[in-house]
Amino acid sequence: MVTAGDLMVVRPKRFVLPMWLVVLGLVLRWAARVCWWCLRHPVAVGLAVAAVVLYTEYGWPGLIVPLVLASAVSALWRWRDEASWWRWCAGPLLGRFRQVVVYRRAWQEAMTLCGLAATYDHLPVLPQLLRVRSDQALDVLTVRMVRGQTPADFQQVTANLAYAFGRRHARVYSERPDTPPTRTGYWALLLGWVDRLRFRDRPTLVYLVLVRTDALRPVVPPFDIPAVPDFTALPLARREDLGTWSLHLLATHVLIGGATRSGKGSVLWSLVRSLAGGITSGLVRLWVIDPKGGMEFAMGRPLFARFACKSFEAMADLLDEAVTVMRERQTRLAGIVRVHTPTEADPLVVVVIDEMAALTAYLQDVDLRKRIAGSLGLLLSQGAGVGVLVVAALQDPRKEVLPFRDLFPTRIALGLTEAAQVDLVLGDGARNRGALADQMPRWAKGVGYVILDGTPEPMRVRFSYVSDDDIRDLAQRYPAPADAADILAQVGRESTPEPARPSLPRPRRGPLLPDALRTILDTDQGEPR
Ligand SMILES: Nc1ncnc2c1ncn2[C@@H]1O[C@H](COP(=O)(O)OP(=O)(O)OP(=O)(O)O)[C@@H](O)[C@H]1O
Repeated sequence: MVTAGDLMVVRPKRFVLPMWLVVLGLVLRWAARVCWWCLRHPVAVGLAVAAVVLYTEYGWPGLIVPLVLASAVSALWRWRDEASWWRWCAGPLLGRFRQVVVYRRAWQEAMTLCGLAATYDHLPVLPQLLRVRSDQALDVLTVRMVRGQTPADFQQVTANLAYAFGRRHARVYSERPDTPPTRTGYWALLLGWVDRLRFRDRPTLVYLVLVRTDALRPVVPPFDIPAVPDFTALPLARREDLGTWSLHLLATHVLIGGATRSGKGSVLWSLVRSLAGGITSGLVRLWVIDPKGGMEFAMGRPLFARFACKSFEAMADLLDEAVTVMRERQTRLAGIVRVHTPTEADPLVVVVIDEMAALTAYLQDVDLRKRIAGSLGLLLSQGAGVGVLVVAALQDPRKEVLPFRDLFPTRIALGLTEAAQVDLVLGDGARNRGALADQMPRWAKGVGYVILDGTPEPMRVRFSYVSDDDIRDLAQRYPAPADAADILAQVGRESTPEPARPSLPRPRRGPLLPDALRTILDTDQGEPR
């Protein structure tokens, strides 16, 4: 039995610090923190020191005069060159201000409630907000992820993050959302090295873009018509950062998915408008199929080299002829170039189809439907390289409606009716990465998501609105040449003959024969063969 005398209480010896040492330690700790903060914020410290010096030397005028001067210079700068003012002055200042006042204050709560905080060794670990950069419309937050997180973790809660910071739209990028500038001139080499450092791959970071002011709310007026269209950059839409989104049309097919009345017409007409200069010069020919009886395109008839809107037979013929042009070019260009370059003699042929499902799914004549499907399949799989392109609009992107959806390399999603349709148009995972095309508000006609080359994250844009008057004006100023429809006359032109190939020496096969025996065999009764 254990008695009270058997128990022994062992207490560790307590080490009591003198009070002056505790106070000294705290003071030193705070002093170190202040010094560290000053080192990290040299601009703020410099300004504060300058303000104190000016105030002690000159009193209030010493503060007010520099402030007024700085404001005047800033206003002048903004008036002369607003872009550079935002880039070098207002953007960094506003970003810094919003970092401290908006994002840092809500950071811990937002990260925890959006499920991005982790626990390690019984301690909470949060993603780290490194920097905020603002421009007229966006805040770009550079965030260091917690070890073990990936950008996909942020992309899954994109909408939650937007609303956590009181915004409607956000986008998460795994790489810097801006592209490195093109440097020219004396300092180009040096600046190129700096850019390389700035834009180096940093897998520990993720970029959260929050839309502060929705630049896509106002209707976008039509863009200027380039005299010679640049097929690699046709200006069609406004981006969230107020930049212009341009379509790379060369060697690609474009699919536009959007519910009824979502603004597919504005995408197609913005494209036609950007090509108008080339239509008149003969650099590009538009072959248009409008199965809605011409409701969308009949107004622009003079712009089109070929137009079919009433008979499905005529639409099938048009597609067959496009295949014939493609075949002729393949024969002519094989072995010479890999990608066709449009010229006036050999123009780019763009087959524009409004409501493609009318040809592939809803057409009741089975034979005609099969014929159309065959031609479309050929054009989509082989036409891009030889400059016979398809641009098609569609309301319902399901596989049953459009079997060759995957043959369109470039896709645009306008407002859609179901969440699943977003991935059908833009590709798997696009909705998770922020393409909320099924949640378009009613005002967002012509607003859509596009996927840029080389980046998996979708971008939100608004296409320019081309009114009926603009279309009439376009048709009057940029009609297709009179002989535009006769491109098939070229088909008869002689194709390049097969290049002569020198015959290669045949390798010896079979058992090796002695030279003397081979000479006998190679001669016929003593005469060489
Ligand atoms: N970019 C735009 N900006 C502002 N309004 C637009 C834009 N595009 C279209 N709209 C408006 O939205 C409405 C529907 O446009 P549109 O007819 O182009 O849609 P749609 O998707 O082609 O429709 P449908 O499927 O019936 O052909 C029109 O009233 C038009 O004025």
